Amino acid sequence: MADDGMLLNFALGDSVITQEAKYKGGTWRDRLSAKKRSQHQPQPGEGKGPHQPKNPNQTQLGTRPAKRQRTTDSNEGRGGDGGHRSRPQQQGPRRHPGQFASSLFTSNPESTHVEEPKSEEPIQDAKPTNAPLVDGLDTFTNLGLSPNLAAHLLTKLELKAPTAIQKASVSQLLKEESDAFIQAETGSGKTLAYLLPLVQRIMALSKATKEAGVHRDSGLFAIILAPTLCGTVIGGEKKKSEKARLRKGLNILVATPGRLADHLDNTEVLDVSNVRWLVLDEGDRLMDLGFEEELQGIVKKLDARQRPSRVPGVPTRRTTVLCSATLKMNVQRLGEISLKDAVHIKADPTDEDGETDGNKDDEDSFRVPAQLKQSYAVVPSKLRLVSLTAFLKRTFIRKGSVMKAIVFVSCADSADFLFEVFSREFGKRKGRKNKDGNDSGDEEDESDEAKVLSEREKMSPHGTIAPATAFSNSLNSVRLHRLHGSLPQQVRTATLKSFSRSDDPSVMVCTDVAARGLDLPNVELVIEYDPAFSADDHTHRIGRTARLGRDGRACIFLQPGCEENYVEILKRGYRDGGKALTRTDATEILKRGFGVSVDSTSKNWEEKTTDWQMDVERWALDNPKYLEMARRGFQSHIRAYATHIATERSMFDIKELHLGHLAKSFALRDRPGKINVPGLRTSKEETKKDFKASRSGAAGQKRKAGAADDNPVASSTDDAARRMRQKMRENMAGASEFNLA
Ligand SMILES: Nc1ncnc2c1ncn2[C@@H]1O[C@H](COP(=O)(O)OP(=O)(O)OP(=O)(O)O)[C@@H](O)[C@H]1O
Repeated sequence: MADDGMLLNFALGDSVITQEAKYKGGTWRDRLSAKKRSQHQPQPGEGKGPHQPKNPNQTQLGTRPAKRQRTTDSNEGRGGDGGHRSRPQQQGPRRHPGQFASSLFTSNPESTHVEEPKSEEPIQDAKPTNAPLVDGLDTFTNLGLSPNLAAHLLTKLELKAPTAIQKASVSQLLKEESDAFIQAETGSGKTLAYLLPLVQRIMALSKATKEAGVHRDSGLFAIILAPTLCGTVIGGEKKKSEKARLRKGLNILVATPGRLADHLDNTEVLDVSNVRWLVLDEGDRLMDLGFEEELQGIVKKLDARQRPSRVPGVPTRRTTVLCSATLKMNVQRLGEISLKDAVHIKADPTDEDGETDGNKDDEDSFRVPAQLKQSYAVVPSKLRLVSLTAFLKRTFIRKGSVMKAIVFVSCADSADFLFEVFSREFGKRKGRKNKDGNDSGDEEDESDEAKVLSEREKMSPHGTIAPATAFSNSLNSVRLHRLHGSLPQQVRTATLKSFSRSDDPSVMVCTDVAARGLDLPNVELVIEYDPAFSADDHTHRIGRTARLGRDGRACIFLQPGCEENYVEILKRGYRDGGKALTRTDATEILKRGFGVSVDSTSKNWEEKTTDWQMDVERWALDNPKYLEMARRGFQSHIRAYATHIATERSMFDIKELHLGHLAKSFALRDRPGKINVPGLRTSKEETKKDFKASRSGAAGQKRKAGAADDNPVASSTDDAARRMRQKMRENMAGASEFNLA
């Protein structure tokens, strides 16, 4: 899905990677004129108008004072200017000629945003906005559900009272037959909001047909279309077995649009003449995944094939229900395609807190459960990896503090890389001296490694679950999971099941494959290590916590500079403009995570952080497999970064990234220019290509201002985003990947 950056194969502009191209070949005149041309090209950050501050996150090597080169032999881990104590010799690094380790704590950009002064008054905890209504007045039977169904909800699912959206939706859909658009925040029970009235209606048909009742072969009455399937219906199986099940007959069908469209065209036994309810679940997602055409076709076919039913009590017209947590343009478009004279069903705010704030028609607001506590961490790119580690160390410092946390990243390669980093053994290296100063020897190390690997294999035959060594301690051992769309479907299902059912504290590092529609118990913390590709995706990601009235926390990592403007988007989700939104920074996180450790207090937080970073860097250098993973993670991260939606790209501007610093957060010491990932053009080749292009441009080719090819990064980005959606669709559409049953 969104992660699968490996598909997004567009070139990164050279301006992003190299500061000064070295021109080789051609005559000296060619070289000189190319150099002059490049000197006259605007530098990143130029031409933005006088009021726009240059992003400090971007450093121009050309203007930076020359640094003394530090080799790993003598000064590894030492800050360039007044940095840190060098490591004791016995833990010293292996020689890697030409490798330089830069300090973590120098040349980091500062935050550009002045923090608003917080009000003196203590901020009250907000009342949950997606909880079941516990006033005793609102029961399922009071809403008109049959005692039978209400008893079933109570005894089988332990559901005592409806949520606000269920109250609004059940009362509306039971009494009227108009189309409806159900809009409610994440974790508010939207599924039952449409399912309960639908089931009750179909059960009522059973009473109407006294002699025989409704059987599976009485007809198909309802179709629920969802982007992914959480139940066992169609879309995840082989088409042949689906056809066999369709032949046996069914009353409610849950399907992905792609597969239903296919069956409507090719499966004769699929009779849709009795369909009287059509539900479009997760409408925004259906449209994001590009199902518009299929949905349009499905609606037309259902209209054309509808016939009067022989079953008494079946309504004459079809009711269509569209469901979404957000109301963005594409949802409105889906409404135009599928709904006629629809009522807009929203939770009544007075149900939750007895108060309205006079702003309830603002469609863009109130998308985040009010009790969800959000924070943002301003972390420069060099400190990202250590800050995430420190954050998780602190989170799991005590048993019972947090049970489950999800870490979202932008691409599968980053998820794989972090999984390996967090499950590795700290301080263990091939052929290195151990902590007592004795030579551990290669053989011993290898047998240790084999033991660890076999333990991991026992824990997870698929290699997606491992002990989280980086943030476990003697009092609290944490399990680590990884999940992304490049894993086979059965591996995803098994991993998710393990995370969902684990009684141990657990962390899942994943891509947006887990951002929507998943109802995972006890997720108390969501970390957006890489911000989501769109604000809507962000809403869904953080919606994995604070569900059904429960507490939850979410923290997003933002880099100093333009990314800090994202805070405005975070604020927009709240009724009160985000008064409770809190800010933290890398120093605070590192102090808390590395400074106060249950294991040792002998080193200060900067030294401990540096030790940890150096250890990861050496581990990557010592192991070609992990080095390759780090490089791939780095490359895919950059590609993914370029695919933020167009309206938010000014906050996630690839040209503002400092790639050298970013490399550090992937444990890489190489300059990005040296990173060669198979299948990608090297920067040298790119330089040549760009040089040729600029020569031919100089030879008279004129480009129109504003034409798409004037901005190769932008046009390739759109292309990449399109391909990414296509990949997501391939991954999601035909898969019952989250079938936890
Ligand atoms: N009235 C209720 N009382 C208690 N639990 C409920 C109630 N209604 C639904 N649930 C449970 O809440 C969980 C979340 O429901 P659901 O997945 O429908 O939420 P949602 O609004 O669709 O969330 P999202 O938008 O994130 O997909 C489910 O486990 C469901 O069983």
